[in-house]
Amino acid sequence: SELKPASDDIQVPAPWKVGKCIKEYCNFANPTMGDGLVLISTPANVDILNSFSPLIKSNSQSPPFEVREIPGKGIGLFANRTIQRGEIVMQYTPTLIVQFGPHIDLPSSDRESFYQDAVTHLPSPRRDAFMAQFGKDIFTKIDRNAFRMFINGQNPYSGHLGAFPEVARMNHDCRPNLNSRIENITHSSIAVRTIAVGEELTISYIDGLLPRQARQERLQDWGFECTCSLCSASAEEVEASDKRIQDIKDLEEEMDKAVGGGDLTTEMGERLVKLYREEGLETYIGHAYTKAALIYAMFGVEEKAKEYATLAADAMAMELGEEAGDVVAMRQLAERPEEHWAWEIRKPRSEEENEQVKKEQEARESVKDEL
Ligand SMILES: C[S@@+](CC[C@H](N)C(=O)[O-])C[C@H]1O[C@@H](n2cnc3c(N)ncnc32)[C@H](O)[C@@H]1O
Repeated sequence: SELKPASDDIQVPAPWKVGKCIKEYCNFANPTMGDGLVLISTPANVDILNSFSPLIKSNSQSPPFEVREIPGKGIGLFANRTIQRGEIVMQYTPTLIVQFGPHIDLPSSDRESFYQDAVTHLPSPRRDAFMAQFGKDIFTKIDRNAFRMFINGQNPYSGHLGAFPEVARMNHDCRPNLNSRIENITHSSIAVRTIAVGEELTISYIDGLLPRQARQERLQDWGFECTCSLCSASAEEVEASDKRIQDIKDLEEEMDKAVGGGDLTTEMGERLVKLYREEGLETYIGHAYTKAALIYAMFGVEEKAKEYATLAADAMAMELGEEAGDVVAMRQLAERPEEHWAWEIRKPRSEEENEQVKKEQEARESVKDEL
Protein backbone atom coordinates (compact mmCIF):
# COMPACT_ATOMS: atom_id res chain seq x y z
CA SER A 1 0.00 0.00 0.00
CA GLU A 2 1.24 3.45 -0.90
CA LEU A 3 0.24 7.05 -0.54
CA LYS A 4 -1.72 8.31 -3.55
CA PRO A 5 -3.93 11.27 -4.57
CA ALA A 6 -7.66 10.81 -3.94
CA SER A 7 -9.53 9.15 -6.80
CA ASP A 8 -12.31 11.14 -8.55
CA ASP A 9 -15.10 9.11 -6.96
CA ILE A 10 -14.25 10.50 -3.52
CA GLN A 11 -16.50 13.57 -3.28
CA VAL A 12 -16.94 15.73 -0.19
CA PRO A 13 -19.06 18.86 0.27
CA ALA A 14 -17.25 22.25 0.45
CA PRO A 15 -15.40 23.49 2.43
CA TRP A 16 -14.04 19.97 2.99
CA LYS A 17 -10.95 19.13 0.92
CA VAL A 18 -9.44 15.70 0.29
CA GLY A 19 -5.69 15.22 0.63
CA LYS A 20 -3.73 12.02 0.06
CA CYS A 21 -5.20 8.53 0.48
CA ILE A 22 -3.91 5.13 1.46
CA LYS A 23 -6.01 1.97 1.19
CA GLU A 24 -9.61 3.01 2.04
CA TYR A 25 -8.49 5.98 4.18
CA CYS A 26 -8.02 9.62 3.13
CA ASN A 27 -7.07 12.92 4.73
CA PHE A 28 -10.16 15.16 4.86
CA ALA A 29 -9.58 18.77 5.92
CA ASN A 30 -12.12 21.36 7.02
CA PRO A 31 -10.73 24.78 8.07
CA THR A 32 -14.12 25.98 9.36
CA MET A 33 -15.16 23.06 11.54
CA GLY A 34 -14.33 23.94 15.16
CA ASP A 35 -10.99 25.75 14.99
CA GLY A 36 -10.04 23.84 11.83
CA LEU A 37 -9.42 20.11 11.71
CA VAL A 38 -8.25 17.18 9.63
CA LEU A 39 -9.99 13.80 9.68
CA ILE A 40 -8.02 10.70 8.71
CA SER A 41 -10.75 8.20 7.98
CA THR A 42 -13.23 6.85 5.44
CA PRO A 43 -15.64 9.18 3.53
CA ALA A 44 -18.68 7.89 5.49
CA ASN A 45 -17.26 9.46 8.65
CA VAL A 46 -17.07 12.90 6.95
CA ASP A 47 -20.87 12.77 6.66
CA ILE A 48 -21.23 11.91 10.35
CA LEU A 49 -18.98 14.83 11.34
CA ASN A 50 -21.04 17.15 9.12
CA SER A 51 -24.20 16.09 10.95
CA PHE A 52 -22.66 17.41 14.22
CA SER A 53 -22.29 21.02 13.17
CA PRO A 54 -22.62 23.58 14.60
CA LEU A 55 -20.15 22.42 17.23
CA ILE A 56 -19.74 23.72 20.74
CA LYS A 57 -17.07 26.41 20.31
CA SER A 58 -13.74 26.23 22.07
CA ASN A 59 -13.49 28.65 24.99
CA SER A 60 -9.95 29.89 24.67
CA GLN A 61 -10.49 33.43 26.03
CA SER A 62 -9.31 34.15 29.60
CA PRO A 63 -9.04 30.55 30.76
CA PRO A 64 -8.90 29.89 34.55
CA PHE A 65 -5.45 28.29 34.19
CA GLU A 66 -1.91 28.90 32.97
CA VAL A 67 0.86 26.73 31.53
CA ARG A 68 3.93 26.00 33.68
CA GLU A 69 6.99 23.75 33.56
CA ILE A 70 7.20 21.03 36.21
CA PRO A 71 10.51 19.33 36.97
CA GLY A 72 10.39 15.76 35.57
CA LYS A 73 6.92 16.09 34.01
CA GLY A 74 7.36 18.57 31.15
CA ILE A 75 4.58 21.14 31.12
CA GLY A 76 1.28 21.17 33.01
CA LEU A 77 -1.71 23.43 33.66
CA PHE A 78 -2.28 25.33 36.92
CA ALA A 79 -5.39 27.09 38.22
CA ASN A 80 -5.01 30.89 38.23
CA ARG A 81 -8.20 31.37 40.29
CA THR A 82 -10.47 29.25 42.47
CA ILE A 83 -12.46 26.86 40.29
CA GLN A 84 -15.83 25.65 41.58
CA ARG A 85 -17.05 22.04 41.46
CA GLY A 86 -19.07 21.47 38.27
CA GLU A 87 -17.39 24.32 36.35
CA ILE A 88 -16.43 23.55 32.74
CA VAL A 89 -12.77 24.49 32.86
CA MET A 90 -12.07 24.08 29.15
CA GLN A 91 -13.83 23.00 26.02
CA TYR A 92 -12.10 22.21 22.72
CA THR A 93 -12.81 20.74 19.31
CA PRO A 94 -10.17 18.33 17.95
CA THR A 95 -7.36 19.39 15.62
CA LEU A 96 -6.79 15.95 14.17
CA ILE A 97 -8.96 12.83 14.24
CA VAL A 98 -7.70 9.46 13.06
CA GLN A 99 -9.64 6.24 12.78
CA PHE A 100 -8.21 3.34 14.88
CA GLY A 101 -7.65 1.31 11.66
CA PRO A 102 -4.92 3.38 9.95
CA HIS A 103 -3.27 4.30 13.27
CA ILE A 104 -2.89 0.66 14.27
CA ASP A 105 -2.63 -1.23 10.96
CA LEU A 106 -0.54 0.82 8.50
CA PRO A 107 3.20 0.09 8.13
CA SER A 108 5.01 2.78 10.11
CA SER A 109 6.85 4.42 7.17
CA ASP A 110 3.63 4.82 5.08
CA ARG A 111 1.75 5.98 8.14
CA GLU A 112 4.18 8.77 9.02
CA SER A 113 4.14 10.24 5.46
CA PHE A 114 0.34 9.94 5.43
CA TYR A 115 0.22 11.84 8.76
CA GLN A 116 2.64 14.46 7.40
CA ASP A 117 0.27 15.11 4.51
CA ALA A 118 -2.63 15.37 6.98
CA VAL A 119 -1.03 18.15 9.07
CA THR A 120 -0.12 20.23 5.99
CA HIS A 121 -3.88 20.72 5.49
CA LEU A 122 -4.36 22.33 8.92
CA PRO A 123 -4.65 26.12 9.36
CA SER A 124 -1.16 27.13 10.56
CA PRO A 125 -2.13 28.04 14.21
CA ARG A 126 -3.66 24.55 14.59
CA ARG A 127 -0.68 22.88 12.94
CA ASP A 128 1.66 24.70 15.34
CA ALA A 129 -0.47 23.67 18.34
CA PHE A 130 -0.55 20.06 17.15
CA MET A 131 3.21 19.92 16.52
CA ALA A 132 3.97 21.51 19.92
CA GLN A 133 2.67 18.37 21.63
CA PHE A 134 5.11 16.06 23.34
CA GLY A 135 6.35 13.15 21.13
CA LYS A 136 9.18 12.58 18.63
CA ASP A 137 7.01 12.09 15.51
CA ILE A 138 3.37 12.51 14.50
CA PHE A 139 2.51 8.92 15.37
CA THR A 140 3.88 9.35 18.90
CA LYS A 141 2.19 12.74 19.31
CA ILE A 142 -1.14 11.03 18.58
CA ASP A 143 -0.34 7.90 20.57
CA ARG A 144 0.69 9.68 23.78
CA ASN A 145 -1.74 12.59 23.75
CA ALA A 146 -4.99 11.69 21.96
CA PHE A 147 -8.33 10.61 23.41
CA ARG A 148 -10.40 7.65 22.24
CA MET A 149 -13.70 8.72 20.75
CA PHE A 150 -16.57 7.01 18.94
CA ILE A 151 -18.13 9.33 16.38
CA ASN A 152 -21.12 7.05 15.68
CA GLY A 153 -22.28 5.55 18.95
CA GLN A 154 -20.18 2.50 19.81
CA ASN A 155 -20.05 1.35 16.15
CA PRO A 156 -16.60 -0.25 15.75
CA TYR A 157 -15.90 1.57 12.45
CA SER A 158 -16.44 4.83 14.27
CA GLY A 159 -13.60 4.28 16.75
CA HIS A 160 -11.16 7.19 16.39
CA LEU A 161 -8.40 8.97 18.28
CA GLY A 162 -8.95 12.69 18.75
CA ALA A 163 -5.99 15.05 19.23
CA PHE A 164 -6.83 18.05 21.41
CA PRO A 165 -3.44 19.77 21.79
CA GLU A 166 -4.57 22.16 24.56
CA VAL A 167 -6.17 19.37 26.58
CA ALA A 168 -3.06 17.21 26.12
CA ARG A 169 -1.07 19.65 28.27
CA MET A 170 -2.75 18.16 31.32
CA ASN A 171 -0.83 15.57 33.28
CA HIS A 172 -2.27 12.39 34.75
CA ASP A 173 -3.21 12.06 38.42
CA CYS A 174 -4.64 8.91 40.01
CA ARG A 175 -6.98 11.16 42.05
CA PRO A 176 -7.62 13.92 39.46
CA ASN A 177 -9.59 17.12 40.04
CA LEU A 178 -11.18 17.09 36.54
CA ASN A 179 -13.44 14.70 34.70
CA SER A 180 -13.49 14.76 30.92
CA ARG A 181 -16.18 13.88 28.42
CA ILE A 182 -16.58 14.04 24.64
CA GLU A 183 -19.96 15.00 23.18
CA ASN A 184 -20.13 14.59 19.41
CA ILE A 185 -16.51 15.66 18.94
CA THR A 186 -16.22 18.42 21.56
CA HIS A 187 -14.04 17.63 24.58
CA SER A 188 -15.01 19.18 27.93
CA SER A 189 -13.10 19.13 31.21
CA ILE A 190 -15.22 19.61 34.33
CA ALA A 191 -14.06 20.25 37.91
CA VAL A 192 -15.13 17.38 40.21
CA ARG A 193 -14.24 19.37 43.34
CA THR A 194 -13.22 22.89 44.31
CA ILE A 195 -9.75 23.65 42.94
CA ALA A 196 -7.55 26.21 44.72
CA VAL A 197 -5.36 28.83 43.00
CA GLY A 198 -2.01 27.27 42.09
CA GLU A 199 -3.27 23.68 42.10
CA GLU A 200 -2.32 21.60 39.05
CA LEU A 201 -5.27 20.64 36.81
CA THR A 202 -5.26 16.91 36.21
CA ILE A 203 -7.25 14.15 34.56
CA SER A 204 -6.87 10.38 34.81
CA TYR A 205 -5.50 8.52 31.79
CA ILE A 206 -6.56 5.14 33.25
CA ASP A 207 -9.09 3.45 35.54
CA GLY A 208 -8.18 4.82 38.96
CA LEU A 209 -10.11 2.22 40.95
CA LEU A 210 -7.09 -0.06 41.03
CA PRO A 211 -4.25 -0.62 43.53
CA ARG A 212 -0.99 1.26 42.97
CA GLN A 213 0.88 -1.65 41.33
CA ALA A 214 -1.88 -2.21 38.74
CA ARG A 215 -2.15 1.53 38.02
CA GLN A 216 1.61 1.75 37.47
CA GLU A 217 1.47 -1.19 35.05
CA ARG A 218 -1.29 0.49 33.01
CA LEU A 219 0.69 3.74 32.90
CA GLN A 220 3.78 1.89 31.63
CA ASP A 221 1.77 1.51 28.40
CA TRP A 222 1.68 5.31 28.29
CA GLY A 223 5.46 5.21 28.62
CA PHE A 224 5.96 6.83 32.00
CA GLU A 225 6.22 6.12 35.68
CA CYS A 226 3.52 8.00 37.57
CA THR A 227 4.72 10.49 40.16
CA CYS A 228 1.31 11.84 41.20
CA SER A 229 0.83 12.63 44.89
CA LEU A 230 -0.84 9.28 45.62
CA CYS A 231 1.79 7.22 43.78
CA SER A 232 4.61 9.06 45.52
CA ALA A 233 3.00 9.08 48.98
CA SER A 234 4.57 7.24 51.95
CA ALA A 235 4.42 3.44 52.07
CA GLU A 236 1.78 3.59 54.83
CA GLU A 237 -0.44 5.95 52.84
CA VAL A 238 -0.15 3.82 49.68
CA GLU A 239 -0.99 0.72 51.75
CA ALA A 240 -4.03 2.42 53.29
CA SER A 241 -5.22 3.51 49.84
CA ASP A 242 -4.76 0.00 48.38
CA LYS A 243 -6.70 -1.45 51.32
CA ARG A 244 -9.57 1.02 50.79
CA ILE A 245 -9.74 0.05 47.12
CA GLN A 246 -9.92 -3.63 48.10
CA ASP A 247 -12.61 -2.78 50.71
CA ILE A 248 -14.61 -0.96 48.02
CA LYS A 249 -14.41 -3.97 45.66
CA ASP A 250 -15.39 -6.40 48.45
CA LEU A 251 -18.27 -4.23 49.64
CA GLU A 252 -19.60 -3.72 46.10
CA GLU A 253 -19.51 -7.48 45.51
CA GLU A 254 -21.27 -8.12 48.82
CA MET A 255 -23.92 -5.52 47.93
CA ASP A 256 -24.52 -7.00 44.47
CA LYS A 257 -25.06 -10.43 46.05
CA ALA A 258 -27.29 -9.02 48.78
CA VAL A 259 -29.51 -7.23 46.25
CA GLY A 260 -30.29 -10.69 44.84
CA GLY A 261 -31.87 -11.72 48.14
CA GLY A 262 -29.23 -11.67 50.90
CA ASP A 263 -28.54 -9.38 53.84
CA LEU A 264 -28.85 -5.91 52.35
CA THR A 265 -28.72 -2.88 54.64
CA THR A 266 -28.87 0.87 54.05
CA GLU A 267 -25.67 1.08 56.11
CA MET A 268 -23.81 -0.63 53.25
CA GLY A 269 -24.62 2.28 50.93
CA GLU A 270 -23.47 4.79 53.56
CA ARG A 271 -20.23 2.84 54.07
CA LEU A 272 -19.55 2.75 50.31
CA VAL A 273 -20.00 6.53 49.94
CA LYS A 274 -17.68 7.08 52.92
CA LEU A 275 -14.96 4.86 51.38
CA TYR A 276 -15.12 6.70 48.03
CA ARG A 277 -14.86 10.04 49.83
CA GLU A 278 -11.95 8.96 52.02
CA GLU A 279 -10.10 7.63 48.96
CA GLY A 280 -10.64 10.91 47.05
CA LEU A 281 -12.51 9.16 44.24
CA GLU A 282 -14.63 12.20 43.31
CA THR A 283 -14.49 11.26 39.64
CA TYR A 284 -16.36 8.02 40.33
CA ILE A 285 -18.49 8.96 43.34
CA GLY A 286 -21.67 9.07 41.26
CA HIS A 287 -21.62 5.26 41.25
CA ALA A 288 -21.48 5.09 45.06
CA TYR A 289 -24.30 7.65 45.40
CA THR A 290 -26.38 5.63 42.91
CA LYS A 291 -26.00 2.44 44.94
CA ALA A 292 -26.87 4.27 48.17
CA ALA A 293 -29.95 5.86 46.55
CA LEU A 294 -31.18 2.51 45.19
CA ILE A 295 -30.88 0.76 48.55
CA TYR A 296 -32.78 3.54 50.30
CA ALA A 297 -35.44 3.29 47.57
CA MET A 298 -35.66 -0.48 48.04
CA PHE A 299 -36.37 0.02 51.74
CA GLY A 300 -38.78 2.86 51.00
CA VAL A 301 -36.76 5.52 52.88
CA GLU A 302 -37.99 8.44 50.80
CA GLU A 303 -35.92 11.41 52.01
CA LYS A 304 -32.59 9.58 51.87
CA ALA A 305 -33.40 8.00 48.48
CA LYS A 306 -34.14 11.45 47.05
CA GLU A 307 -31.05 13.02 48.63
CA TYR A 308 -28.64 10.40 47.27
CA ALA A 309 -30.37 10.24 43.87
CA THR A 310 -29.83 14.01 43.47
CA LEU A 311 -26.16 13.69 44.52
CA ALA A 312 -25.77 10.78 42.07
CA ALA A 313 -27.38 12.66 39.16
CA ASP A 314 -25.30 15.81 39.82
CA ALA A 315 -22.05 13.83 40.02
CA MET A 316 -22.72 11.65 36.97
CA ALA A 317 -23.93 14.59 34.87
CA MET A 318 -20.39 16.01 35.14
CA GLU A 319 -19.01 12.82 33.66
CA LEU A 320 -21.74 11.85 31.19
CA GLY A 321 -23.91 14.92 30.54
CA GLU A 322 -27.55 15.56 31.59
CA GLU A 323 -28.99 13.33 28.82
CA ALA A 324 -27.19 10.15 29.85
CA GLY A 325 -29.52 7.28 30.82
CA ASP A 326 -28.06 6.88 34.31
CA VAL A 327 -28.46 10.60 35.02
CA VAL A 328 -32.08 10.67 33.80
CA ALA A 329 -32.90 7.58 35.92
CA MET A 330 -31.51 9.22 39.08
CA ARG A 331 -33.37 12.51 38.40
CA GLN A 332 -36.58 10.46 38.08
CA LEU A 333 -35.85 8.61 41.32
CA ALA A 334 -35.32 11.97 43.05
CA GLU A 335 -38.60 13.38 41.70
CA ARG A 336 -40.97 10.37 41.76
CA PRO A 337 -39.42 7.65 43.93
CA GLU A 338 -42.63 5.60 44.09
CA GLU A 339 -42.50 5.11 40.28
CA HIS A 340 -39.00 3.66 40.33
CA TRP A 341 -38.54 -0.12 39.87
CA ALA A 342 -36.60 -0.32 43.14
CA TRP A 343 -39.27 1.40 45.24
CA GLU A 344 -40.09 -0.56 48.42
CA ILE A 345 -39.08 -3.92 46.94
CA ARG A 346 -37.23 -4.65 50.18
CA LYS A 347 -39.49 -2.73 52.57
CA PRO A 348 -39.79 -4.40 55.97
CA ARG A 349 -43.34 -5.67 56.49
CA SER A 350 -45.61 -4.72 59.36
CA GLU A 351 -46.63 -7.31 62.02
CA GLU A 352 -49.95 -7.71 60.28
CA GLU A 353 -48.38 -8.29 56.84
CA ASN A 354 -45.95 -10.78 58.39
CA GLU A 355 -48.90 -12.64 59.94
CA GLN A 356 -50.59 -12.75 56.51
CA VAL A 357 -47.47 -14.06 54.75
CA LYS A 358 -47.05 -16.75 57.46
CA LYS A 359 -50.66 -17.90 57.08
CA GLU A 360 -50.31 -18.16 53.30
CA GLN A 361 -47.13 -20.18 53.73
CA GLU A 362 -48.80 -22.55 56.21
CA ALA A 363 -51.76 -22.96 53.89
CA ARG A 364 -49.43 -23.91 51.03
CA GLU A 365 -47.59 -26.40 53.23
CA SER A 366 -50.80 -28.08 54.41
CA VAL A 367 -51.88 -28.49 50.79
CA LYS A 368 -48.48 -30.08 50.10
CA ASP A 369 -48.99 -32.43 53.12
CA GLU A 370 -52.40 -33.47 51.85
CA LEU A 371 -50.93 -34.34 48.49
C1 LIG B 1 -0.44 14.06 27.52
S1 LIG B 1 1.17 14.50 28.00
C2 LIG B 1 0.92 15.63 29.29
C3 LIG B 1 1.69 16.92 29.08
C4 LIG B 1 3.18 16.76 29.18
N1 LIG B 1 3.63 17.00 30.54
C5 LIG B 1 3.88 17.70 28.20
O1 LIG B 1 4.90 18.28 28.57
O2 LIG B 1 3.44 17.82 27.07
C6 LIG B 1 1.68 13.00 28.79
C7 LIG B 1 3.12 12.94 29.28
O3 LIG B 1 3.30 13.79 30.42
C8 LIG B 1 4.09 13.13 31.45
N2 LIG B 1 3.21 12.83 32.60
C9 LIG B 1 1.86 13.00 32.65
N3 LIG B 1 1.37 12.65 33.85
C10 LIG B 1 2.41 12.24 34.60
C11 LIG B 1 2.53 11.74 35.93
N4 LIG B 1 1.48 11.59 36.72
N5 LIG B 1 3.76 11.39 36.37
C12 LIG B 1 4.85 11.52 35.56
N6 LIG B 1 4.81 11.99 34.30
C13 LIG B 1 3.61 12.35 33.81
C14 LIG B 1 4.59 11.85 30.81
O4 LIG B 1 5.82 12.12 30.20
C15 LIG B 1 3.53 11.57 29.76
O5 LIG B 1 4.00 10.74 28.72
